[in-house]
Amino acid sequence: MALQDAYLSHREHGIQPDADLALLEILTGPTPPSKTRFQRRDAELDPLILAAAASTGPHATRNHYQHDFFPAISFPKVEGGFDWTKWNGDEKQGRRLTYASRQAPRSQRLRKEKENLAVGVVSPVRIEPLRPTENFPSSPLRGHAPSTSIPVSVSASSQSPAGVSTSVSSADGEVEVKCMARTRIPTPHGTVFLHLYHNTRDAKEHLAIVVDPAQFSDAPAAVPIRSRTLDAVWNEGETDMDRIIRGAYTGRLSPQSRTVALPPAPSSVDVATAPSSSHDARIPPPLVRLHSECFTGETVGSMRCDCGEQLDEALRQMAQPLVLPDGTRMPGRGVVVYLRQEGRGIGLLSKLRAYNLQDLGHDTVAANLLLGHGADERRYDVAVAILRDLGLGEDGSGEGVRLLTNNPDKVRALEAEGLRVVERVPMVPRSWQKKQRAQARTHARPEPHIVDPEAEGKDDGIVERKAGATMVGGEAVYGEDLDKYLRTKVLRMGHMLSLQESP
Ligand SMILES: Nc1nc2c(ncn2[C@@H]2O[C@H](COP(=O)(O)OP(=O)(O)OP(=O)(O)O)[C@@H](O)[C@H]2O)c(=O)[nH]1
Repeated sequence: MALQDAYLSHREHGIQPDADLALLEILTGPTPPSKTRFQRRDAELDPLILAAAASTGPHATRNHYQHDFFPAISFPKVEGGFDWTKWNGDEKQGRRLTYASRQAPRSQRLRKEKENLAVGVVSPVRIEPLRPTENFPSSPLRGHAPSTSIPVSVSASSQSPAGVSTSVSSADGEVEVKCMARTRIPTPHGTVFLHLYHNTRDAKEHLAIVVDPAQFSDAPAAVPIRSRTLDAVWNEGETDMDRIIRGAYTGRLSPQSRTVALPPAPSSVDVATAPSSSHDARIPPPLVRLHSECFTGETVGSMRCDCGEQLDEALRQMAQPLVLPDGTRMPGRGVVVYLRQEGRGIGLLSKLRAYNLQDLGHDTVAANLLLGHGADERRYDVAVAILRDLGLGEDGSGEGVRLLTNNPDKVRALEAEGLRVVERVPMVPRSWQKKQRAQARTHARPEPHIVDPEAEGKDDGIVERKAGATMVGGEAVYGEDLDKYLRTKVLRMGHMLSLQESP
């Protein structure tokens, strides 16, 4: 609506926003139209900036936030801008106006800033989005303390400057990961093992949440999902307590634990290429989710997105017991790789600004573009290295993964890195699942994509779950903002999900 109002108001002043907005749509739409026709436009303008300015006024874009591109009637004479006093009111003349910035030339502004500084006046701070490399110039593995850096028990091909690591090569070079700690976390979905990783790509602490409760029991089990870099011997003098503290033990710790049961050490072999134990073909490959950090959705409980719900739903699905063809039940298993790429990689600061643009009527894709970012700036090479480290690459047990996602980029990214995706499991929003269940009950049709044998026969498999104290363990999320966000993912980002009517 805001955009339409802007159209009308600018058309009144002889400006042609339609052409620019049509171009914006073409530039940001999912697929370019086969026949592109642009309306004639007189002014030389960046359409993204024009669209941003048309709907938001000044301060809309990263690089132009101090400009005002619309000559305002209420300011008849403006320094550096169009001289309205010379306009004779002729519409035609008005139509040919260029969009002048009211910002003074840079040389003048710098001079002014110097003068201000000299008299102690502080200039407004210019805020640029931070890039990870600028934030943390040195990588944690490269500059790591030598206590864990003596390479023992691994071959040269898998050595990193910090000692043991698992590596993945990509277009931007090799990325190496090393699991620094693993610990047991009881959750509303049962016990998980949280793994913290360092890597050579960035200074973020990416995580793996491993669901594999069979590691605690004598139940029939698949190959345990364990980190090779964590389990490797890090240095000759390392003690049992060193291993206990970082989590390189098997079984469960107790106040009496002073020695550890060691995992079968990947000693004297290359940790990056050693096959794990052989895999039982009856057991389905683990469910894997590549989850990107979302402070607003996971911590604040934002209902603009379904990220918190997705994290919870992923853990819930992974924790569901597996039923083998012969009827044997075994504990569920899976891995959530929790990547610290907030806001689809643009960072929290830009995401918060993007939300303001979204409140002005832009969708999640356009808002990113208007801020000078890509629609999605994430990458998954660290995730692949982590999955390999957990033995889920083709060099591990060879079972591959079942990937829980609707995002085709994630499937492509894993496959491009050589990780076998044997199945894509859709991540259906809970409110949509509920609706599908209700429809299925009405039409008595099976729902093949719902991976929840426990829920069968129950009135509703979602709301009956026990609630947790945190966002994990919460119930289905639904709201107007979320509905718009989900639709944009399907319509603009190619997500593989059938659109639903609002519940
Ligand atoms: N820039 C931006 N990022 C958002 C917005 N809403 C959520 N996010 C981020 O999107 C990411 C969540 O996406 P994911 O759940 O990993 O995955 P996806 O690409 O949506 O695909 P699925 O695997 O199908 O869920 C997190 O980093 C969120 O912070 C938004 O409106 N703008």
